[in-house]
Amino acid sequence: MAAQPFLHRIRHLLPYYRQHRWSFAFGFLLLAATSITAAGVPYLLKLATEAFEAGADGQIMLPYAAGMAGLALLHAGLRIAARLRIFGVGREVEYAVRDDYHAKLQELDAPFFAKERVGDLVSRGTNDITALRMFMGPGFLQVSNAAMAYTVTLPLMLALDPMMTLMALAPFPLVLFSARKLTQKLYRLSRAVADRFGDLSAFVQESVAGAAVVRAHAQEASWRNQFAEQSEILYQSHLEHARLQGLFQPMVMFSGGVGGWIILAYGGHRVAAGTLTIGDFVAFTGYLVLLIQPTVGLGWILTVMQRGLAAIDRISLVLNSHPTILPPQSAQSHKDAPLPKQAAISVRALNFAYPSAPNKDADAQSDAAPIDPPHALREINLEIPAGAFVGLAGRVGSGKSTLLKCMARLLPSARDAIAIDGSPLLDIPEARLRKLLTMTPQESFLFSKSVRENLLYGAPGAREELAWRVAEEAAFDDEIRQFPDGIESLVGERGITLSGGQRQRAALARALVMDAPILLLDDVFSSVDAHTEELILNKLQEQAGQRTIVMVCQRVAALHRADVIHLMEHGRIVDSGPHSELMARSALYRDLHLQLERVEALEALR
Ligand SMILES: Nc1ncnc2c1ncn2[C@@H]1O[C@H](COP(=O)(O)OP(=O)(O)OP(=O)(O)O)[C@@H](O)[C@H]1O
Repeated sequence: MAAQPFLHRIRHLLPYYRQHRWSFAFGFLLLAATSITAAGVPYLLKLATEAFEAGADGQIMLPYAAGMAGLALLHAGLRIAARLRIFGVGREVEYAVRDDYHAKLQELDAPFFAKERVGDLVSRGTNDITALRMFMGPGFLQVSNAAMAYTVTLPLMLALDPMMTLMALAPFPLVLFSARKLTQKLYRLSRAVADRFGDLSAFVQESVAGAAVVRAHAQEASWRNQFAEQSEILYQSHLEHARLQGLFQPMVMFSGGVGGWIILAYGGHRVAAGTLTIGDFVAFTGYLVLLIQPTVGLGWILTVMQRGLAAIDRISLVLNSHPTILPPQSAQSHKDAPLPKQAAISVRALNFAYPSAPNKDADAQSDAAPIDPPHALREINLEIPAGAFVGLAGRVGSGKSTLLKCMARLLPSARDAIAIDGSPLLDIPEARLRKLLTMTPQESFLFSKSVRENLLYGAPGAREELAWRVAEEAAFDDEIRQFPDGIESLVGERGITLSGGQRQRAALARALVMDAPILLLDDVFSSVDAHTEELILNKLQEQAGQRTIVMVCQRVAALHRADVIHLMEHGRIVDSGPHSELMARSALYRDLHLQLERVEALEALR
C-alpha cells in the first residue's frame, strides 16, 4: 500500500479538492500575501538600521516603526483569513467524505459486513476522517506556508548575499534527507496506530454489545485483561510513533539553530571586516528567522501527512468496496409498472456458498490450495405460486435462512436462478423490489426510537392508525397500551427495553406496514408463546390468497397451516408437500416434528 503513487492514493480526495479549488486557490493567494508582508518586516528593519547608521535621529525611526506595525497587523489579518479559508475547506471536505463514507456503508451488502468489524468501521468513520481533515486543512496550510516562505524569502536572501545564504542553509539538506528517510517509517507507524485504534474500537463495541454474556459467564476479569492487552498494544504503537516524531523535531530545530550560529559567526566577521552592512546583516537574520518556523514545522507536517495518508488508505478500503449485488442494468422496463397484488416466486438450480472467512495465516500458508467453502444451498428448485402460504422446515443449519436471504436479494445469486413473476430478481430495481417483497430476519433489529417510529419505519409519513392496525395484526397492540408512554415509548438501543417476543412482533408489524405482495418470515415466532402465535397466524391466514407468504418456522402449529412445506437438509430440498403427506412419507420430517412437539410440550409446562 505504501508503495502506491501519492496521486493514486489520494484519488478519492481529488474530486473534493476540485470542488473547492477556488477556495484553495484563494487561501493559497492569501498565504502568498502573508509571506510577502512577513518578508517586508526584515527589509524595513534593514532600512531603519541603515538610516540609524547614517546618523539619523530618533524621529526618523517613527515611519519605519509605523510601517513595521502596519505590516505586522496586515500580516496577522491575512494569516487569519488564510487559515479560516483553508481550515474551512478542510471541514467541508471532512463533512463530504463522512457523508460519502456513510452512504457507502448503506450501499454495501451482507458479504462485506461479514468480513468487517463494526468497531473498526466506526473508527474509520470517526478517527480516520478526523485525521483526513488535519491532512486537508492544517496539513495543506503548513505545506503551502513552507513552500511560500521559501519561494519569497530565498530569492531575497540570495539577492542580499548568495554566499551567506548557502552557508546559512548548509544544514538543511541533512534535514530533508532525514525527512525522506523517516517518511516511510512514519507512515508505517501511523498506519499501525490507526489499525490498532480500529482493533480497540472493535473490542469495545463487542464488549458493550456482549456485556450481558460476559457477565453471565463470569468472564469480566478475563475480558478486562484482554482489553488491557489491546490497550497496551495501542499504547506501544503510539509510543513508537511519538519516539520517531520526537527524534525528528529536535533535529530540525537544531539544524535551524546551526544556521543561526553560522550567520552570527560568519556574518559578524563580515560586518567587522566591513564587507557587509549592519542593515544587511539584520535583514538577513530576519529572513532566516522566517524560514526557521516552517522548517521546524516540517516534523509536524510529516506526521500529519503520513497519518492522513494512512487514514486515506483505511477509508479507501471501504470506499473502493462494491456491493456483490449490482444494481440492475435493465431497470427501465419496470419503472412505471404497477405493483401486482400477489406475486409468484420461482427458483431454479440455485446454489450458494458463503465466502470463506479471511485466513489469518494466509501469508504463512500462501502455497496451500484455497479451501472451497461448503455450499449452504445446492441445486434448489422451487415454484411458489402467487398467494401461496409456504413453509420451510429443516434441521438447524440446513439452509432455510440462506434461501430466504437469496430470495430477498440480501445475498447474491446467479442471474437466472430466482425470478418474481417471471422477471429475474437481479433485474428488479431496488426501490421496486423493496415494495414487492418484505423480509423479517431471524434477529429482529429495532432502532432506538419510539415504538410508533419503529413500526412505521418503512412508511415514515403514515398516520398512527396504521401503526395500531399492524400492531393488532402482530398481536402486539395490547402490550403497547400497557407501556408507560404507550406507542410513543422508546424501545432503547436495538430494542433493549423490549422482551424477545415483543421485539419479534414489533419487527413483524413493521414488515406488515409495507403491505408487500410477498412476505418472507424467518422464524419470527421463536420467542412468542403458542397462544399469541395462534392469534398472529389466524390474522395472517385471513390474508391467505392475498399475499405470498414464505415462512421458516420451528412451530408445529404454523407448519400445519402451510399449503406446502419444503423440507431442507444440508442445503438441499429433500421433500415437499403438505404436512399430512410429509408425516406419512418422510422420516426426517416425522423426526423433526417429534422434536418440535417435545419442545412445545416443555414450553407449555413452564
Ligand atoms: N454469514 C455466514 N457466513 C458463513 N457461513 C454461514 C453464514 N451464515 C450461515 N452460514 C452457514 O450456512 C449454513 C446454512 O445456514 P442457515 O442460517 O441458512 O441455516 P438455517 O437452516 O436457517 O439454520 P437455523 O434453523 O439455525 O436458523 C450453515 O452451515 C451456516 O453455518
